[in-house]
Amino acid sequence: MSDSFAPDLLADQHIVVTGGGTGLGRAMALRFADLGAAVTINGRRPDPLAETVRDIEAAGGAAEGIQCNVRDYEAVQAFFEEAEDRQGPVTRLVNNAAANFLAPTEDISPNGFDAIVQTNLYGSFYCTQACGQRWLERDAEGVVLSIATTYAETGSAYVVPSAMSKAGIVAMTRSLAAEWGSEGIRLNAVAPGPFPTEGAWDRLVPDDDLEQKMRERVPVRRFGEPEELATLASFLLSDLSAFMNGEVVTFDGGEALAAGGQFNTFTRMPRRQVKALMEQMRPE
Ligand SMILES: CCCCCCCCCCC/C=C/C(=O)SCCNC(=O)CCNC(=O)[C@H](O)C(C)(C)COP(=O)(O)OP(=O)(O)OC[C@H]1O[C@@H](n2cnc3c(N)ncnc32)[C@H](O)[C@@H]1OP(=O)(O)O
Ligand SMILES: NC(=O)C1=CN([C@@H]2O[C@H](COP(=O)(O)OP(=O)(O)OC[C@H]3O[C@@H](n4cnc5c(N)ncnc54)[C@H](OP(=O)(O)O)[C@@H]3O)[C@@H](O)[C@H]2O)C=CC1
Repeated sequence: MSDSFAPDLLADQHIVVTGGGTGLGRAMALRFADLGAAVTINGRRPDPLAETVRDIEAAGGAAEGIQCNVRDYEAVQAFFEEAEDRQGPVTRLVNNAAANFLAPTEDISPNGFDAIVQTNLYGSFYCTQACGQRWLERDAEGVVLSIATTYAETGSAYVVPSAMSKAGIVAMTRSLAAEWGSEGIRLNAVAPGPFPTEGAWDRLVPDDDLEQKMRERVPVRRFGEPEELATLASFLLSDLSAFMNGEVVTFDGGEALAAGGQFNTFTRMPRRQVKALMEQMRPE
């Protein structure tokens, strides 16, 4: 994708992308490497990591993939040791790894709840703390970007553990923006709307009909493209956004806002029909 960033926008950065082997994490890792960063990605499965590293290297970038389950505190500690041994001090972190499934809340088992909350909330905390400890100790600046979701603000039916944990990530972002800002550490989040990745769609989109209805809910009438998110993330990790701290950037084609306005439903009718309806309501 062409954009107007300087080609060395992220040179001299070592960026960790959790869950960077697939979906949005992969798109971000590819773009960061293209903009000059050394990238380390993690995840539980080796194959997606190897494939993404191979693709980054084939494009001339620098990348390492290290297996890690972010639910496991000790594994996260070992991951950062290994990442820094391989590519030097980590300077940026993207908390992207996540777990989710659709389920009626009354049917979720303790293990199911843990699988989601430990991945999203605990995993993001473990990684953020590991980076913060290093940066504070070294008196180094740093940036954390966390991938939230629009329903972190509103809540959503049938994804309650995900909504709870993403809301916690937003709270962590805002809290640490205040606590660590004076030390040169910035934290922001992105709240994406729907982006058709295999990981999300396999678990969250029951059929084509619901997918089409979901598309119609988005004012711009399309889903996001992973490369668009990667562009925003590149800006947020770079010094171009140096004054931005504690923000949650909604990136959803207007979907969340449109869900809130009572009369937005008219936008799903032909405009001519809407105008006729409104015309007939005008006083004589
Ligand atoms: C209608 C159109 C909608 C359009 C969509 C728009 C998108 C909106 C925005 C969405 C915002 C957020 C999106 C995302 O986060 S997408 C990321 C999705 N990616 C992943 O989830 C990747 C990682 N996921 C996993 O690894 C697995 O899915 C899992 C979370 C299940 C964890 O796997 P693991 O192997 O660690 O664990 P188990 O398989 O052993 O399962 C653990 C317990 O969880 C229970 N479980 C699993 N699946 C379900 C289910 N579908 N319903 C209920 N319970 C489930 C499982 O039974 C285990 O519990 P028990 O041991 O008690 O049986
Ligand atoms: N796609 C969408 O519409 C939206 C996505 N998001 C967010 O975007 C991010 C990326 O999602 P997306 O790319 O769509 O989905 P993916 O399923 O492709 O990405 C999730 C990644 O996280 C990794 N992961 C899961 N559990 C763990 C774990 N315990 N330890 C380490 N890595 C783990 C997975 O790899 P592995 O299984 O190998 O561990 C996978 O690479 C997530 O934070 C998601 O909540 C937010 C809003 C909308």
